[in-house]
Amino acid sequence: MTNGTTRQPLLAARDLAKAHGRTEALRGACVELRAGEILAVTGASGSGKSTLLHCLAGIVRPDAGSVTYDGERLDMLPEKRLSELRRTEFGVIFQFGQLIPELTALDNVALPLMLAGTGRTEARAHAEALLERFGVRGQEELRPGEMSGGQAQRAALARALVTRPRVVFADEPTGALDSLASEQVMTALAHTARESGTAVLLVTHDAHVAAYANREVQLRDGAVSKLEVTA
Ligand SMILES: Nc1ncnc2c1ncn2[C@@H]1O[C@H](COP(=O)(O)OP(=O)(O)OP(=O)(O)O)[C@@H](O)[C@H]1O
Repeated sequence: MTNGTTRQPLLAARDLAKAHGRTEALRGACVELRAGEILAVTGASGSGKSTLLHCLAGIVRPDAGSVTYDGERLDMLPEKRLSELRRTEFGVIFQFGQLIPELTALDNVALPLMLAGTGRTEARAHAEALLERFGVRGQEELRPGEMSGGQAQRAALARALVTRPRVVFADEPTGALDSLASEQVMTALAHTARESGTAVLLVTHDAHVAAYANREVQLRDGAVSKLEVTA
């Protein structure tokens, strides 16, 4: 099924509940994400932001409630279809980029394309163009440990975007960066969302980062407490 209109949410969570042992991380959280928008999820530490992101990205299954992606009940999909979706339609970026330390920046970015069946030469050419666009020029052959935090995170962003996902899940993507590097990562992410219609779910506790979003929802004790338009 396709989602040709931006009126219908591309991704929607309804009444999500999720417990980790005795801790109720989500208690009735509802959220909607539309194509092309950046939605910031903010809230105090422990309010359930990462758990919400994990449920929406199909990384963990909620205990109750529903997650609908492009008309499909994501929370009810078999694991095989879920992992295919995560590989082809979703991109993820976390606080520490999770680049593979043994691979160069270029090979890290090319890898998702190669896993999706693109030939090595073509994948590397595509990866190189994206790295250049994100200002990681001349660093392509460095390994993550040889790069600055900001460069490595921009490479991680390139890796998350190289397959042209419809949704990017970004969990504190600038949490380990100084303000200049944060700005560079967020500018690249916002530019891509605008240009390619990629929807971005952005978990952050940083108001400067949340300001890049079109909308913001604030979580409190596992549910949405505040919804506001920021742009
Ligand atoms: N794997 C887990 N096992 C046990 N408890 C967990 C687990 N993951 C999260 N929690 C707990 O669930 C609650 C919500 O955690 P979550 O990470 O979703 O919140 P958060 O808003 O993202 O927090 P932070 O801003 O500190 O990252 C917290 O009380 C946390 O300690």
